Amino acid sequence: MSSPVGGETFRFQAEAAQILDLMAHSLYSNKEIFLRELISNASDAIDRLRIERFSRPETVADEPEDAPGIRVAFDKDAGTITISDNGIGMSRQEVIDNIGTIARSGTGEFLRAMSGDQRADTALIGQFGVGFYAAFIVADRVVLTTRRAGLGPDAGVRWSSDGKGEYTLAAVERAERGTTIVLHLRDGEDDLLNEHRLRTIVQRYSDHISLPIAIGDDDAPVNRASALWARPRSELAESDYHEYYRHLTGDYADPLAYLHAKVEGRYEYTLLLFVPSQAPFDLWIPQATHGVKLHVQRVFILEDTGQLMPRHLRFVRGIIDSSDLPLNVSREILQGSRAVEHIRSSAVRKVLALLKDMAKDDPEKYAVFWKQFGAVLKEGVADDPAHREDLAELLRFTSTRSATQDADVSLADYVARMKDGQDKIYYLLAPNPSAAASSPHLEAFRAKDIEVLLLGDAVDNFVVTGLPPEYRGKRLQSVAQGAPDFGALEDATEKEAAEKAGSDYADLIGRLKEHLAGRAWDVRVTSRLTTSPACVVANEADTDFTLARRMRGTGLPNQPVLEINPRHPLVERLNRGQDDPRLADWANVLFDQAVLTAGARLEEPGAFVARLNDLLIALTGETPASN
Ligand SMILES: Nc1ncnc2c1ncn2[C@@H]1O[C@H](COP(=O)(O)OP(=O)(O)OP(=O)(O)O)[C@@H](O)[C@H]1O
Repeated sequence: MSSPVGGETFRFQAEAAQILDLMAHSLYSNKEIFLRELISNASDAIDRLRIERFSRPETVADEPEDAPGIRVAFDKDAGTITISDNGIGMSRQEVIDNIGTIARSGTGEFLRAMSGDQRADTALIGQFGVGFYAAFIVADRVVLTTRRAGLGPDAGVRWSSDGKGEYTLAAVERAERGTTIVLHLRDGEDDLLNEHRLRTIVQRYSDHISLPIAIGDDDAPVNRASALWARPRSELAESDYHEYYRHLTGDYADPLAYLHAKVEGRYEYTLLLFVPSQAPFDLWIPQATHGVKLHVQRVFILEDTGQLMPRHLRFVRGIIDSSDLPLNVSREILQGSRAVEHIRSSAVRKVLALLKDMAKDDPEKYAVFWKQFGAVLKEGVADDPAHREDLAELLRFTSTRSATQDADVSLADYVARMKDGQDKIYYLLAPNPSAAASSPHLEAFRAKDIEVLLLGDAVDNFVVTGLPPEYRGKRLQSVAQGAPDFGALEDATEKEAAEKAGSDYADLIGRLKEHLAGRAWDVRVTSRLTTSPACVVANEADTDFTLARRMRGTGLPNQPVLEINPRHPLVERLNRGQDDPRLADWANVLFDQAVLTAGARLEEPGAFVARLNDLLIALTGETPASN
């Protein structure tokens, strides 16, 4: 088949050597997984060839259109097992990059998980996708021969290694494209050289591979070779779905939930969608592909980049298989396709329904989901107005009633425990959860035992602006914007006191306004505060405080209003001594303090500190140092 034409020796990267060492020792008790890994690579290689035939047909035009397949052969006398595929193969450089290097993201995690106590945990080990290196669990020498589709027969490459730190590469002739891997089994592994044994292993680990896998000289596939999602649900157990999910994603944990639906009617398609239990590392990388693979009549076509699942559901993994699209469908065609539009909206509805059921039936599981993916789902409130009502039901917040920082309050929970006479849903946008919890804006709400939702996530601005203005007939109201309005929750005596304070403080307010001209848009007495002397809020017509900061990058809204607490001793004292020559300093210090307690930034922190120190020195009776 091939003949070596010289060779060159390379050293493995350090991490690769570590992995190899692990393969040979720790993974031994689960040795059968070597075949799963190699078959999975073969299947990926065949998929990639198929994609290339559509996407860059000119490069592979000369390749024969033979039926795709994977073969596992064995030779008792030589003590070898051979796995071959007629997939895309590799060029010399690809062999160096893919087989000689382990730079994949999962490697570090793998090594960490495999150290310490877990070293012996074979169940865990079996769940990792350890890839090509699994060959060294059972082999002490591995020879891989490959030729990239589209390159000539003289572009064959032979890689071989005993897994001890070095590998050699040689150029070889290879007429057919694809990859052949020969495993020279270690002593004592003869039990694997047995058709029945290999068949059992393939059926156990690779039944879901949708390509035929033959063993020995027999061409009949030993696996079912049918796509899992094409089988009836009644035939499938939860464990089948879980196993398939792990195969599909490389995740080592089970999914949180899945849905499998065959839809018939105007359009025919199958959905097999999973919600993972952990966020993938690339969840926040904007250009990362989404986790849904489009198939047409069970043939893998392409990875979704947003046509099938909207961005706010980008955590969903799985398969969409359509019977209506052409096999040579491209991304451009997808964009204008009615079938795709239909499938997308049905998939979105079904995923939201799945989440809704999870929230209802298994709140603990939903809490896990929310922790991992809540921030992503929130993006949908602004991005997908058509589903904002459904999304509103799925949102979770922390509130002034939360015992922990876990977001576990739904809008429905909030409304259900609103106080008699309360007609608004109060929320506070804050730069982060702890700034929210200590915000002076909450004082009166706390005193009156009115719950306030605390929105400390960067994406929360869009939630607030994207939600319908009312939820179940209750308006959403920021507690840091406009004059506080407690509606029926303010009793007559409080109202009277507020009016009296307004007139008692009218003069002081006039003076403060003068001193704060250009800084505060207005100054007024408030019933919002119980312990703080002052706070800043946004004027009713302006944008919310935190929202403004996030949008404009400034510390304050355009129309900041200083509210003062008439019951605070400092404010009372200023009211009594309005002729104090230091009133301007007091006014500015009050304002700056209010800015700080809101978690905002002072434009001139130096001026604040100087004023404060002058006031402190005046209190001690000393004279300020001149500068
Ligand atoms: N049979 C094959 N044909 C073509 N390329 C292959 C084949 N086997 C491996 N490769 C290449 O080598 C790379 C590394 O393979 P390896 O199995 O170590 O990791 P992986 O398949 O990327 O990830 P994992 O198996 O952990 O999910 C593959 O991504 C692929 O590019």
